[in-house]
Amino acid sequence: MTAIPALTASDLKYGYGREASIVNGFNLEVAAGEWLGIVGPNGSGKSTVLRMLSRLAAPHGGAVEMDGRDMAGLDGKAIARQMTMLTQTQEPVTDITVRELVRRGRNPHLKWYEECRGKHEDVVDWALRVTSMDPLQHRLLQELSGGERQRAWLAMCMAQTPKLLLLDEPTTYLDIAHQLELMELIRGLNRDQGITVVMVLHDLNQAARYCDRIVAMKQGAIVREGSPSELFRADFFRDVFGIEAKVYYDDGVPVYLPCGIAKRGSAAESA
Ligand SMILES: Nc1ncnc2c1ncn2[C@@H]1O[C@H](COP(=O)(O)OP(=O)(O)OP(=O)(O)O)[C@@H](O)[C@H]1O
Repeated sequence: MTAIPALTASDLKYGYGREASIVNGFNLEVAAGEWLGIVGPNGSGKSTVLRMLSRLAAPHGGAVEMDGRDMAGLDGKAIARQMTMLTQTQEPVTDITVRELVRRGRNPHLKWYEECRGKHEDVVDWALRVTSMDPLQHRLLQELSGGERQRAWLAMCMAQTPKLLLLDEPTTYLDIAHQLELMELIRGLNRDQGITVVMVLHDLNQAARYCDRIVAMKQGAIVREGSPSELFRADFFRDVFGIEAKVYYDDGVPVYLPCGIAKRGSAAESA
């Protein structure tokens, strides 16, 4: 029997205002336990797709299934018990403490009359600890740096104890040590707890190091797909990103070095 994918997107379509066709015919299957990276140039539709996968945006066409069930028919709390998404920019909540924010992650697991206590507080402690936010837990969000605030939101996502974690460029505001810490944390969750990860990333070397599979988007559709070593070839960088690049291997992991903008008339413009 074939395993049911954790997430399936079938023929997704989306547009904004007069731009009616930002995403047109997007298809994707994410296996349970997989770490999938979505890459692509600015404006290629990565965030729009991620918003549809998490039901933050309703597709204008097509469907998203979670564990084989159409997400359009599921209530928000049921989805939030299974899936969480860390977006690029968060809602402007500032006048609560980090701990209070992280407690919100338990809401999908609480009955309407229940308070966040006992085992739920244990999960809050765990989420603060694994994101290194415990020393800052009593600080107000407005007193944090951009990177610390990002980690506070990640701690809230962790407190949801999701099976599926969607992240939109989660390392953008983080210094390099915290970037690696976050990627290692997610690797631990992915490997030890089998959490499925879908992550939009601009850092292609990080994508190669951590993702099992990468899909590359251009103009609202997937144009390349494969393991990092299958994808990392000169023509991939030329066609998708319009750059010339050299690829090296470090411990079996491909690493690219950008060498310049691809010449006009090269494959970049025909892809
Ligand atoms: N709220 C909006 N209103 C109008 N157009 C939008 C809106 N949000 C995104 N777009 C447009 O939709 C297209 C896809 O945007 P999206 O944010 O999904 O791309 P992206 O691949 O995530 O980009 P980036 O790498 O820059 O974050 C872009 O052309 C963008 O200008």
